[in-house]
Amino acid sequence: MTESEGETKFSASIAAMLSLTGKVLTVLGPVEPEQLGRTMTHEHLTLTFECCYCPPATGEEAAALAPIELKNLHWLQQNPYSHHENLLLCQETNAVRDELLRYRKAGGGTIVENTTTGISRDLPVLQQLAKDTGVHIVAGAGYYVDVTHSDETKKMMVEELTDIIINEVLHGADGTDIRCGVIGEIGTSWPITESEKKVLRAAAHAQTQLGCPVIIHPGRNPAAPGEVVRVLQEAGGDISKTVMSHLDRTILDRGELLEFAKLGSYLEYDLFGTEVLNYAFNLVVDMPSDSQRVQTLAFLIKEGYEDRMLISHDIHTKNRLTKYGGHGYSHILRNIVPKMLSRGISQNQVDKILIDNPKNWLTFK
Ligand SMILES: CC(=O)NCCS(=O)(=O)O
Repeated sequence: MTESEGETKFSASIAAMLSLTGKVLTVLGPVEPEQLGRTMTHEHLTLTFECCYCPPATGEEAAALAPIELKNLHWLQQNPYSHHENLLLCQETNAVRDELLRYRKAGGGTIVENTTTGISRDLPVLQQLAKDTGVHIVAGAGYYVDVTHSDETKKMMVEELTDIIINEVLHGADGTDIRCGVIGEIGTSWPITESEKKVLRAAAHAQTQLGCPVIIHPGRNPAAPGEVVRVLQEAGGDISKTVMSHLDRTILDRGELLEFAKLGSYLEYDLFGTEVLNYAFNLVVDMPSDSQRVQTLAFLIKEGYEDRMLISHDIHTKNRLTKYGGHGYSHILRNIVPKMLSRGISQNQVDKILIDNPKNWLTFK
């Protein structure tokens, strides 16, 4: 790049940054925060999740190869990561389009699509889905967990990673001009790897410059969310504008949950619809049911955290689509909201969790 090209790009970046203040950045461009409506803050509309394939238990090999059909659905729901085809949500664009139309009908307005580099983000598909359905879609910048980092990514300095993330937000990602409106989900394992720490620091530095929302996938250990916050804080990240995802499978003890909540991030319960006996990625965990998730939401509200809570389904396998007998992207709006109301959570509190908190998080400073 010549000096004058460099100066032009710098001026374009400053202009792009200024134009985002007070706005939410969707795959179709910036929108006013009031336009978002009810928002699922952690979903995937197209991804490949083969990085997390778990071989089936001995004796179950045939089920793992069987086609996805009615008689196999219960096995699939209990073993979603042991079936290669089930991990290819990227093959279901037509079904996802139908789902998004149903989501709108159910009162949904926006979806934050958390697919980052490593699990096959597909921005042109997201943009087309937004055009076809009228649902606002916010795409994610940055990198998923270490096992998906390329050798090139692992060799990068924090500054290079920061530049890439900033570019994905200000100018577009994956060789397109389609821009990402959040950083994340940034993937971390437990313990957090060196490469993941660099990405976390880069996310914090990018957030400092952009004033944008960040969302984290923590490792599967109760200490993981707190450790991520520590790394982000040391790098200057804004924890009040950061979401900690997957708390349903990560911090099950209420005392530990309150300790974590004091650190000030958004608290996300995003596995609504997932009811499994054995959680393949950490067999020590008893995955809560949806009823237990609602109980935890009521507990956090009682403890004063209604301004910090977010909910979603994190759909990332085929079996969770209605096409395959799953709950789909409208489960929270159709089923969980009535349950919340029946358990003493007020309509005003539901609206905070589904409308106000996502809007505040997603608005650029
Ligand atoms: C796509 C993704 O990372 N989903 C999270 C699955 S987990 O079981 O909660 O880790």
